[in-house]
Amino acid sequence: MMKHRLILASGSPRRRQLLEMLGLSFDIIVTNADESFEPSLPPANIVRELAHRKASAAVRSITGSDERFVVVAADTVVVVDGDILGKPSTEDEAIDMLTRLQGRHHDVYTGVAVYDSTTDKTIGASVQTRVWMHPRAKEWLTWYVRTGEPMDKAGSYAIQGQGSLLVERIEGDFYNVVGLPVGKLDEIFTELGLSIQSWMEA
Ligand SMILES: Cc1cn([C@H]2C[C@H](O)[C@@H](COP(=O)(O)OP(=O)(O)OP(=O)(O)O)O2)c(=O)[nH]c1=O
Repeated sequence: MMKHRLILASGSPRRRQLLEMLGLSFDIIVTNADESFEPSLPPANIVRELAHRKASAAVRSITGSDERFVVVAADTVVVVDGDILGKPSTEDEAIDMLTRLQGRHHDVYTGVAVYDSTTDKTIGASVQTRVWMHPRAKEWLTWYVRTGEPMDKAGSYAIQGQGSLLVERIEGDFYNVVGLPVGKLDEIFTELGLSIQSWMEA
């Protein structure tokens, strides 16, 4: 199977770390895709569309080179009572989000898009994981927000960090909550006729 360049279209250190965890060799392109969306659409469609936009923006920035490449992009949101929570803009907003999320369950949706320049084809998917959180007092949430960890995370927590202290249980893919459902990614590669193993370092 022909090996081409693998590109992660993401500025998220978590997504980079997940591809590193798999032992893949890849490059990073950080794009400036429009991340606005129509909040009345189903969240699964929103994250798929945003992942698609990030992948397309990366593809546009590479086009012109005659080298073959594959682009991976993703987008993560938290959904509670039908409201979509992205990354908080301020510490107060982070505290408000966590106040809503504590003591109950919510859903995390990650959309992923994979583009292959050989076929000029993109396949997208979205994955949902349900997360149940312990109840926590305002003081605890304020402490957590002050750690700084929530500020660049959808829903204002990191399941893979000190935010793990909030988590009672999950149903679904843990890696989807961190920002990239790697099992689904492997399936998409297969659907595109690609083998993810071909990017694994020997
Ligand atoms: C819920 C949750 C989200 N997150 C992160 C994953 C994503 O990086 C971020 C959601 O923001 P995104 O807009 O999906 O991604 P990003 O802006 O960080 O990076 P890029 O668009 O360049 O790919 O929240 C965690 O790290 N842990 C968690 O538990």
